[in-house]
Amino acid sequence: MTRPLDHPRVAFGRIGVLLVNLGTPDESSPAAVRRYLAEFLSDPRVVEIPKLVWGPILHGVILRTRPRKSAHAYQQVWTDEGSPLAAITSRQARALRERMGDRVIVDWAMRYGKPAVSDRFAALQSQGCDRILVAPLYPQYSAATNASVMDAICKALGAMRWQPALRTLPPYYDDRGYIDALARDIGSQIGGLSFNPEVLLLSFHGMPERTLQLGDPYYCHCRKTARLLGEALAPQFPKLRIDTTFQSRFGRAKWLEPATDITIAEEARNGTRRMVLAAPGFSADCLETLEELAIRGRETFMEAGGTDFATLACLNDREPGMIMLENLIRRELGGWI
Ligand SMILES: C=CC1=C(C)c2cc3[nH]c(cc4nc(cc5[nH]c(cc1n2)c(C)c5CCC(=O)O)C(CCC(=O)O)=C4C)c(C)c3C=C
Ligand SMILES: [Fe+2]
Ligand SMILES: [Fe+2]
Repeated sequence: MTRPLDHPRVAFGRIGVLLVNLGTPDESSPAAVRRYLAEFLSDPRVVEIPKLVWGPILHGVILRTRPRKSAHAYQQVWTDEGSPLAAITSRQARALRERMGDRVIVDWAMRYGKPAVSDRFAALQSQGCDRILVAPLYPQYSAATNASVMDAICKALGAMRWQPALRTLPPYYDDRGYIDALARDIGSQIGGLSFNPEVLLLSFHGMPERTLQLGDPYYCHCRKTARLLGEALAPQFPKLRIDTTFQSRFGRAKWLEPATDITIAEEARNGTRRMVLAAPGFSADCLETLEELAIRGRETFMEAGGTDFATLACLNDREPGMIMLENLIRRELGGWI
């Protein structure tokens, strides 16, 4: 009788969920910010300029000047747990783990910096996950964010013999659970303010306008989120004016408009005195919400004549956001659990 061949122990039969967000530096020093920016801005999904043209600009200009400026911004929002984006994403993963129980292994990763997508994806596989749901935490799809995450996953798959079955969380910009979570959370935060805002700006991260002509659905996703959210908030705040803007312009190309910073100044100059900002496209507070909106946005508004200003927190790991995330994840795991 021939004995079957043996092989090393291989774990299998588990289900994994990998939450992924953009990425952030390890430290707020100019050197660490430079490492992060070099990785981020070398991604052809993020800067769609031919490498021969972009390479000299990135290394000759951007990486010589921007790290110091950005490090200064990071230093203003840095916490005892490190970068807010990483700390909050880690807490979201922990909260989701508690909600999902033992049937799934929940982990988190950053597309740029650490923990790296390739490392955490491989770690799930080596713990026996032969079915993995990758969940980029971007409600609105863009090639710069969602497609870039999948590029990194595909690269990791390339190094695997026994590849796991793969699912990805679709963009959820118009999902009822997402809109309801935002409406409830924004509504209760506005209710807790010490002033009555005249206008609510919904600020989304910007993108080069050209990406819209190239077929990126990002702009339309943002507009639809804003419309649905406006409709959901209207019964509670019938007099509140709601406007949509795009922030964080980078480089010389034309970006999506209207720009958040310009709109903030114009509103104040045109007589608006009380303004509130929310950033529904960000799953977690980060440099873009805590520094660009909450600090610089306030300065812009006050200098232009405003009197009351607040930037609302993102959904982060609080109850409305976690209920939404658990429901999205459970739905996408249908048939697996
Ligand atoms: C070409 C430049 C950029 C594109 C395109 C872009 C798209 C994009 N970004 C986010 C989300 C985040 N971006 C964040 C920081 C950040 N973004 C850019 C540039 C582009 N983003 C830079 C250079 C930086 C770093 C900071 C700086 O130097 O200004 C962050 C915050 C990261 C953190 O550490 O807190 C997020 C989140 C989305 C959703 C998006 C496209 C839709
Ligand atoms: Fe960005
Ligand atoms: Fe459209």
